[in-house]
Parts: sequence; C-alpha cells; structure tokens
Amino acid sequence: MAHVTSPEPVRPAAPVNQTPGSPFVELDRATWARLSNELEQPFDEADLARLLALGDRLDLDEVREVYLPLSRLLALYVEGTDKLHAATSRFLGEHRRRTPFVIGVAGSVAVGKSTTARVLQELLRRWPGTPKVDLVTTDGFLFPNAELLRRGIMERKGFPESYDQKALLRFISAVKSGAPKVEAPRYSHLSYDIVPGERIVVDQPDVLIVEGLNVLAPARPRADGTVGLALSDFFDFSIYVDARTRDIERWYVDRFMRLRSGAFADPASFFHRYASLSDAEAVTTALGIWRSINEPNLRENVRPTRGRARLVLSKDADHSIHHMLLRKL
Ligand SMILES: Nc1ncnc2c1ncn2[C@@H]1O[C@H](COP(=O)(O)OP(=O)(O)O)[C@@H](O)[C@H]1O
Ligand SMILES: CC(C)(COP(=O)(O)O)[C@@H](O)C(=O)NCCC(=O)O
Repeated sequence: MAHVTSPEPVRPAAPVNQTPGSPFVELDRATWARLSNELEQPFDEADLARLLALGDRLDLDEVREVYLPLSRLLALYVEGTDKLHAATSRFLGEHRRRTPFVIGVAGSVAVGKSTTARVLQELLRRWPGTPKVDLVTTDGFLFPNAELLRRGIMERKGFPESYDQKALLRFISAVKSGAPKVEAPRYSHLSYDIVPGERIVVDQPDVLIVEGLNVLAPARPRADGTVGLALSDFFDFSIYVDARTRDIERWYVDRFMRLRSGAFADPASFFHRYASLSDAEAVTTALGIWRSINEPNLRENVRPTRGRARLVLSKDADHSIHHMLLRKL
C-alpha cells in the first residue's frame, strides 16, 4: 500500500468565493483540483485495483482531483482535533485517551453516499495519522421490518421515525468515548431487513465514517419540550452529498435495473419478485418506490439538513463534483 508522508498545510491555489454573511466558501472544481497538484500521489497499481474493486464505475481522475484533496483536508482536521483534545486533557489534568475522529456522510438514497464513504475510507487509510478507518451505515439502526410493520411505518423506511435513535446515540457515544469493540446491528439490502444476531464491531479506529440519509438531522424535542443530543453532535466533520433531484432519481432507477439483473435474481432477495418484470415494468416499479418513499424523504427530511454540513459536495449529472461549499465559520 502506498503511503503519503504528512498532511502539510494547503496553500490556496486561487481565490475562493464567499457570499457576504454566508458561513460557506464556495470552491469550484478547478480551484479544488489545483490543490491536488501539490500532493504526493498516494496510489500504486494495487491501490488502484482495490479502489476499482469497490464495484463502482468510479473515475480515477475524479478520485485524484476531488477525493484526494478532500482526504488531505480531513487529515488536517484530524491533526487539529487531536491537538485540541490533548489541550483539554492537559487543562483537566487527565490522562489522555485518544478518541476516534467521526465523519458523517449524509445525502439522499442513491446520491452516492456509500461510494463517497468507501473512497474516503481507502484514501484516509493512507495518511500516516489514520491507518485504521472504520465505516458504518445507519441502516443497521433501522427498526426490524416486524417492528416497522407493528408501528405501521413499513412504507417510511429511511424516514427519521424508522430508526432506533436511542440505540444510534448509545452506539456513537460508546465509540466516541474510546470504548473497545462497540457493536452495531447489520442491515441486509438482500433480505431488506436487519440480520438477526449479526453485528458489526467497531474497535477503537482512528477514524469512523458514519454514512446515512439522516445523519445530520437535528435532535427531536422530547414530550416535555427539552431537546437532547443528536447523532451529529458527535461528528468532528460532516459531508452532505448533493445533486439535482432528477439526476438522483435516474441514478436510483439505473441502480435498481442493475440489481434486477444481478442481486434480485437470488431467491433470497426481498426484491426477487421484481427479477421477472419486463424492463418497462421494472422502471415503473423503481419510479414508484422512488416517488412514494425516497423522494418525499429527500424533500422533507434529508435536504433540509444540508446547511448543517461542514462540506457540501455538489454533483453533476455524471456524478462528477461540480463545486464544493466548505463551512469556514
Ligand atoms: N462517483 C461516482 N461515479 C460513478 N458512479 C457513482 C459514483 N457515486 C455513486 N455512483 C453510482 O450511483 C449509484 C448510487 O450510489 P451509492 O453510493 O450506492 O448511493 P447511496 O449510498 O447514496 O445510496 C450506484 O449505482 C453507484 O455505482
Ligand atoms: C436502507 C435505506 C433506508 C438507507 O438507510 P441508511 O443507511 O441511509 O440509514 C434505503 O436504502 C432504503 O432501502 N430505503 C427504502 C426504500 C427503497 O427500497 O429504496
């Protein structure tokens, strides 16, 4: 595995736009890409093969120009946050325990959260300060289908109320407090349900990436009007992956069509019944699921959290990142 040496501070390659009063600076793609020119190339052939084996038709220029500089920025944040923790421990006169740096990745179903998260995981592993990078998706904290049915919300999978928020908060507090071997339930897209008894184990990583639709959602007020912590209160950095709704809809349908000729063929698949549909019927089915569940969730719950992210990645119709908004204030 190729490694890069040290995340030296980045010199801005060109002026960036900041709208007066906005906490974000806007970086167009060319500006951002220029930041990568100064970077040591962290890939060797084996690394490239591993990235491509992630199964995505990922453009490697995109990785070099967008995700590599982003991983460098994140490595700088990890260093800075670590120093801040050390200072707090010195102030409190405590023995210091390193806690994972937590990155939230939010955005619509099918916008490319998993792909972004996995690429960042691979890149961050190459920085010297963060060799151990774990990734969890919040789908493991969805209520099992039986419970969704009992609550009458089976058609609202992915909406905030379909998650066991308490379990999610317990999980992230344990990870953040530096506990070893913290367990999370596992969701299967094949069975479309939580896998009974299966667990993902997070064991004191340097970085934990938490990916999911609603990771930036604010805490919901309790019955007595008080407001507790939200998942995002435990994030050290957050990314919202953004794109036009009509593009995301197309990506959703395209993915559905690919799964139909792949995973849906498995009789164990929840969607096996769709494997025998004609192309036209399959498109209609995918659009039906998109328009009744995922698009309303995007509109009502997911996109409204965009402004809470530290970084917004805006995609074009071909998945390329067109520009970024980075929160400076
Ligand atoms: N950067 C990218 N380049 C090309 N295709 C991508 C990229 N990101 C995502 N995709 C494709 O878009 C679809 C949705 O991506 P995925 O990461 O599964 O989304 P999410 O996790 O948000 O549901 C998949 O078919 C994936 O292969
Ligand atoms: C499992 C999901 C809710 C995503 O969960 P996340 O990991 O983002 O918390 C989503 O992929 C999903 O299955 N939505 C239900 C509608 C559909 O089948 O597309």
